[in-house]
Amino acid sequence: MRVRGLTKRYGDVQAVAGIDLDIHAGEVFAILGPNGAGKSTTVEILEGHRTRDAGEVSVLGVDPGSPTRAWRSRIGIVPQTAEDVAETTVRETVRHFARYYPRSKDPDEVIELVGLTGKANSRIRQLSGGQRRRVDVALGVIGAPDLLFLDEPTTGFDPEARRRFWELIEGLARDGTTIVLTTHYLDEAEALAGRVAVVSAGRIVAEGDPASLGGRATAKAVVGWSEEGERRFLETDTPTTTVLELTGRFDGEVPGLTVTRPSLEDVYLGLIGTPA
Ligand SMILES: Nc1ncnc2c1ncn2[C@@H]1O[C@H](COP(=O)(O)OP(=O)(O)OP(=O)(O)O)[C@@H](O)[C@H]1O
Repeated sequence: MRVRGLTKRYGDVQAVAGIDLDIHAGEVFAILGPNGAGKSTTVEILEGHRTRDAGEVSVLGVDPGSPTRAWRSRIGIVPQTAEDVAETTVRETVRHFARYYPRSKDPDEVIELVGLTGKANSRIRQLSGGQRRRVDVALGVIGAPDLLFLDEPTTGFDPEARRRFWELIEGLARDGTTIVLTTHYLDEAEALAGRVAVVSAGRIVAEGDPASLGGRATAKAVVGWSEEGERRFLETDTPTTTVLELTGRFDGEVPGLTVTRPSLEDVYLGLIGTPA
């Protein structure tokens, strides 16, 4: 996927102000950013669901401004708000959607993948919010897409469902599906994405792998330990040396030893200009 100089304005609001992106086949790529940053607008343009004002966009070799049926069948979408077919059951709904795709997955396997086997015969109307969201995910993957867009997929999930969802995404990525994810959960981006882009006011303000984004990997470390009944902390460029010194001083295990660097959240809040 290649994007150059993408812009989109709604009246007075410049929602996307010149975005360049390269997302490679088989990669899990996360787009982070505060509310209103332009993430959904960008993703909807890539999905062929929204027109752009300017810029070049190529997704699976096709301009999403002129989508073809064959191209659509290679793309899976989990939108931010999905219209659920409330009166049908989970199994009926997933089976129904499977018919739209030339090489769909087995509906019962997909229901199992999203952890809804026990609810397969329940009407979607009767499901909880998090369970409905899992139906949305099932409908996004039923067509065995080459490229999957997930817009805040785990909103409303309990922690266990999120972990299950992460495993599902990791499995799809292992099978070669390219995944573009927007999320407000930084731990989710860190767990899943090989690369992330931080969008603020319609522009990309940082891009890279989550472990080194914004100089994280080379930032000073904080070594913490317990001594004389209190916590001590030392900020240092050479934490290994500090730990070795402490090991000598304590003659073995250092009580309560911790070594930390800025979290992805610290770096993210710095990038979007919110005081941490
Ligand atoms: N259909 C629309 N008409 C007018 N303005 C819009 C429309 N869609 C989005 N906007 C505006 O464009 C800007 C970017 O919105 P967008 O939905 O792309 O942000 P986002 O990063 O996805 O936010 P969130 O995290 O809240 O989903 C916002 O200021 C929003 O109010």
